[in-house]
Amino acid sequence: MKIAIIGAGAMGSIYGGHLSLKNEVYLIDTNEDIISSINNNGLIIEENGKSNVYRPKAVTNSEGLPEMDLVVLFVKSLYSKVALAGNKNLIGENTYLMTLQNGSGHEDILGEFVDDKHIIIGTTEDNGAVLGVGHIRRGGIGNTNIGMLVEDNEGFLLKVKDTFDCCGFNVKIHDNIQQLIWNKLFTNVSLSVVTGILQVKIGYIRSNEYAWNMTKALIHEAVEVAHKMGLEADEEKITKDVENVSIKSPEGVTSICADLGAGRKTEVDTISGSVVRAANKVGVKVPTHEFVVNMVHAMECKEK
Ligand SMILES: NC(=O)C1=CN([C@@H]2O[C@H](COP(=O)(O)OP(=O)(O)OC[C@H]3O[C@@H](n4cnc5c(N)ncnc54)[C@H](OP(=O)(O)O)[C@@H]3O)[C@@H](O)[C@H]2O)C=CC1
Ligand SMILES: CC(C)(CO)C(=O)C(=O)O
Repeated sequence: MKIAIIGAGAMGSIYGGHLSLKNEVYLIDTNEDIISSINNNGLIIEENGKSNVYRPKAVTNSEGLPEMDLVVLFVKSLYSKVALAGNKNLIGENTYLMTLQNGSGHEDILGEFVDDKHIIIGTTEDNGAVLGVGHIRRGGIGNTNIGMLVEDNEGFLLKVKDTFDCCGFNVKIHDNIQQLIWNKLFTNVSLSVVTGILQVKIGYIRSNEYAWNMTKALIHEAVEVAHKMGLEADEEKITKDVENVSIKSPEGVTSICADLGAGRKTEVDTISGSVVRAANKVGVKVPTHEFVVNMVHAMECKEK
């Protein structure tokens, strides 16, 4: 398959590196240092206690590249639109666009570039981190959950599954992919965003009664929205799951916490902001989520 991955950070490199074993893969990133390092030294991924080197083609822009079968978006979501607009020439009539970015509602931006029949949305349970330029750690490995907004008449999801599974992924195809997306969203819109605002590690959430109260209030509002959207959401179970994340990974740092700590912009608009937009559509009040969106943006703008 001819695949372009936009964003050669932690996740783009993990998917791009592995997929390059059996596919024609182009890794696209605006960071010239990353691209020249991958082209000169290969893409180095620490995984399973080993250091493996992959050799995808790496470019700073898509000029001169052919139309792709699949374009996977792995930039932080605040750059999605600009990244797709800058690489429009990769997208032809038959090109599918896929996002596994955290948060929800990404289909709105993908829909500006292809029709609903060519949009694949989902989540990944894999995770990773950038260790250096062109040097990535593949952390936990889990399922890659994918689905479409409409019937998959062309059977493309099965092709994606075959292509990805033989390169070291574990793809699951879902009829109700929004359910999977919201299952993951509950943690990010509660625990993750509170760790960001407080600038604390994941363990603090359960060990501090006030942080835990805020987290539960955010879960409660998000569950009300999910119910109105017709999704399943068992508040007690979700609260227990989030509690377990805090207890089992006390030293973990969420990406929203890391972004704010490093003075970077965050993905809050497609995380908490997506709950606010969904709430407005279904007529539920979510004042706590509105508050945290403003709080995170206010923190992004603080002078360093
Ligand atoms: N990391 C993880 O464990 C997980 C992340 N995700 C999701 O995956 C997505 C990517 O995350 P992650 O890999 O951590 O992010 P990274 O910041 O590591 O990687 C993103 C890369 O995209 C580059 N980039 C920014 N703008 C453009 C552009 N216009 N064109 C091309 N490249 C661009 C960035 O360059 P620069 O740094 O110079 O801006 C960076 O190299 C996010 O939506 C995240 O929520 C999902 C599950 C787990
Ligand atoms: C909660 C966590 C750490 C789970 O991987 C996450 O997705 C994040 O906020 O970065």
